[in-house]
Amino acid sequence: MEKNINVSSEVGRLRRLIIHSPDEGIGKVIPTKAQEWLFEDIIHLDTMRSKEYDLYVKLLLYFLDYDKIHGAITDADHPMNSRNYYKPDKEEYFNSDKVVEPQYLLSEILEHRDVRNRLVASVCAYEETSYAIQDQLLELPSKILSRTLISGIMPDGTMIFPPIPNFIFTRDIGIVVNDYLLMNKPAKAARARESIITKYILFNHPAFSEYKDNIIEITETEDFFLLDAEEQEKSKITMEGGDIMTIAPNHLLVGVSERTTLHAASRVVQLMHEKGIVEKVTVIKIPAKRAYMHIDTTFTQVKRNMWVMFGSFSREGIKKERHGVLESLVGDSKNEYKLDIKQYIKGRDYSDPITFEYLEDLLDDISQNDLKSEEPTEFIFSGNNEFPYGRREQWTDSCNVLAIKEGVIIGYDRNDKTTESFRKKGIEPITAEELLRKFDKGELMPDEVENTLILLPSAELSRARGGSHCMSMPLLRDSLFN
Ligand SMILES: NC(=[NH2+])NCCC[C@H](N)C(=O)O
Repeated sequence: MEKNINVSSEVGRLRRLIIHSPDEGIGKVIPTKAQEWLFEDIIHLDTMRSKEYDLYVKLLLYFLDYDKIHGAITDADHPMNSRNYYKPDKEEYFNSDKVVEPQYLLSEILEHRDVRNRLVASVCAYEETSYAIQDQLLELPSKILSRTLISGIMPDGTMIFPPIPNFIFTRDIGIVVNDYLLMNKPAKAARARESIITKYILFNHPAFSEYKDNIIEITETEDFFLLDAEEQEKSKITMEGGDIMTIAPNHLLVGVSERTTLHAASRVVQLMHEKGIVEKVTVIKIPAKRAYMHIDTTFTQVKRNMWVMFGSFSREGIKKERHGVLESLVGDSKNEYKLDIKQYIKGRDYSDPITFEYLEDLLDDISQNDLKSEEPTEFIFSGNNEFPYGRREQWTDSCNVLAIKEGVIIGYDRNDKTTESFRKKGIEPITAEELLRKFDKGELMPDEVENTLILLPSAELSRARGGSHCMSMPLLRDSLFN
């Protein structure tokens, strides 16, 4: 039987994924709420959609669902058609089962009375909505209700609860590990409703029905409830998908970061082993800082033997920090860039994990041993490691790329120094507009694209503090070992 959920690497040919197009809630963010809602700024919604995100959707459709999009663009983008092709509540919506939109899946499950009642009650309880509003919501048509539950905005324009502007970062709501679905437990209140909605979709939509027993929810244990508030703060479990990478069929990476706690990581290690999902789990501790909230903001994979990473976390970067007398007096343990990397193998004593001194050592081991690369491992550094571009470009997601297949990746157009480094390693940049033009004209077929960095316009998108890796939750990738 054909599988519809399976991910066993970061770079195998992408076949299905979940993405969410920026909804009207994003256009309601105001400056005083931006930080709490995890945006660095307010954005211009029309630009973000029609000049940036829609291009991402078109690229994905071309690569994953060619017949849906080929020949459809002129109509889809005609100003008279109000972008309805991209809107899940409209007749003209592209409705692909390869490029999947949670708002659409949600509208489908809301057709069932029982699911509708339970979900509306859960959301209203969480958002402390009045009973009267709850009743009004229950009467809305499913497509409208779905839109409202996500955006927080009623059809008459009233805001009934806050938006969830980060829902575009579908990576964070959960991760597919082989044929299991690991649900997140968000660290930030601003992302809680995303998680409630996702849970209902995964447990109730027929697309996931065969995988119901494979959904893993991580919850607190009973001891936790009796801890005092301070202890609870220290030992709570939060985990977001940007910190989890299914890097090889038998190997999972787990970041410990601003968003994913040590307690969460240790539970993931145990669960993976108990359920026999993967044998190797590597935990990578990065500094708990806003600038690198998840590990996927500091490195992602380009192909079997190629990675893009934040230079400050590299061997060179760390050695540079060590040079002075002051640094030597302070010592490595105080060097915030010195990552702590521990690998746990099923059956091996947990008190004796394998350690890696530098991130490159781990990534090289993955390329050579897990993924059987026949070529040396290569690294591309954010901003070409030039001062101060490494940090500038990491902030605008130079290290956060989505691989369509080995060597073909989508990144942002604004990270010029990183782009230049890609070019030097044989990954040629092309703008999304230009590539789409070639696809539209039939000058190039998506499957013919090799060794390419596709540059997505990003003036607005990058203000939301996430890149294409964050904006994707892969459901199905081809295996790298066929
Ligand atoms: N996987 C990621 N790196 N996601 C980025 C999420 C960005 C989002 N604004 C947040 O702070 O939550």
